[in-house]
Amino acid sequence: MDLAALNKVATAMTQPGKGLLAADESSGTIKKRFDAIGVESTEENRRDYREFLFRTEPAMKDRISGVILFDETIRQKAADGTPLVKVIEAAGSIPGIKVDKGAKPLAFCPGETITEGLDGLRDRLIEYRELGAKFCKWRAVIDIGAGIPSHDAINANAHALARYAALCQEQQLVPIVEPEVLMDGDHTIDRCEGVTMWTLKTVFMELYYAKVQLEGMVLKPNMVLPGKKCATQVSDEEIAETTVRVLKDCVPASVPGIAFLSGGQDDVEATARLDAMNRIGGFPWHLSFSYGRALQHAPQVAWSGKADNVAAAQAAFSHRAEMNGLATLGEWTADIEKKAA
Ligand SMILES: O=P(O)(O)OC[C@H]1O[C@](O)(COP(=O)(O)O)[C@@H](O)[C@@H]1O
Repeated sequence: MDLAALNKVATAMTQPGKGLLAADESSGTIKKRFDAIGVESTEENRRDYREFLFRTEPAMKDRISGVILFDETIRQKAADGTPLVKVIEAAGSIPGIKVDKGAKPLAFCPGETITEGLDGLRDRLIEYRELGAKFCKWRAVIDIGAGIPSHDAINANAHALARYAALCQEQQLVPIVEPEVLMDGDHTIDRCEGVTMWTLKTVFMELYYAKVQLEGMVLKPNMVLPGKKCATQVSDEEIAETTVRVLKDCVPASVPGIAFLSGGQDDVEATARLDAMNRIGGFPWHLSFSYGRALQHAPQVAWSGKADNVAAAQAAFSHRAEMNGLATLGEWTADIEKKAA
């Protein structure tokens, strides 16, 4: 393993001013997104949609450090025959790949899941590296509810994340380690804080046991939020302060960068909260984004499957990428948001 090379990629992925585009929706998830805009989820529609995102200027060049792809997409060619991986590289962005096989029910733990995909992973990583991937992603899902999460769910998922991350580094690929504590439910921000802390502490312990080199990875956590159905919602500043407190307590300084997932937050809220954290500043790691919905919701609605709408959809994507890019610098404001819209 060449740790300096892994560190270079991880640092580039989370460089100030830029962040990751999570375009790795699995077949079921992209169908849900397309259903919402009345578009049939065919291979061609998925290709056309992702191709116009990857060809969006200036967003890709200026604000998107890397793109997480799904297995289908890393093998696809643009309409003119250029591999989509090359389209991403031509924009100066880094291609990566989601390698987990999804969250499946965890035995004897009702309502909880374990992310699968470790069997045969080494061989798949070798193939993805040959297809051009420089980094990988694996998402573990932790739900909060009555009596959950359980010790078993957190431990099993943390262990799987560590085994995945070690295999990635062995194969000279940067692992994005994503333990997502969901924001569904009616729990308070305090409960999310406790569960996120428990999860992150367990994940970093397992990463240590698995000999994962923290300089060569990226963490993709949730922000610490009250559940969507919680009666007590809080300010963006409180979310930022709580999230920063948890990260400082749990994430070693040798991790080069942290790229948040959006998790179902409103687009502008996801930007405002990232900005609020970067305004606090003074961290050992760069705080960036790896958004799926918060970057793609606006372009999906603008596109709605019509070729005539592609320019408007690209403008919507550029806008969100620009706003989130500013948020990584603590330079976003509600005024800029409105003026630039
Ligand atoms: O389709 P899956 O595997 O459930 O993935 C869901 C999505 O969750 C993410 O990890 C985070 O996305 P969001 O920012 O929309 O929460 C994406 O990378 C991924 O596309």
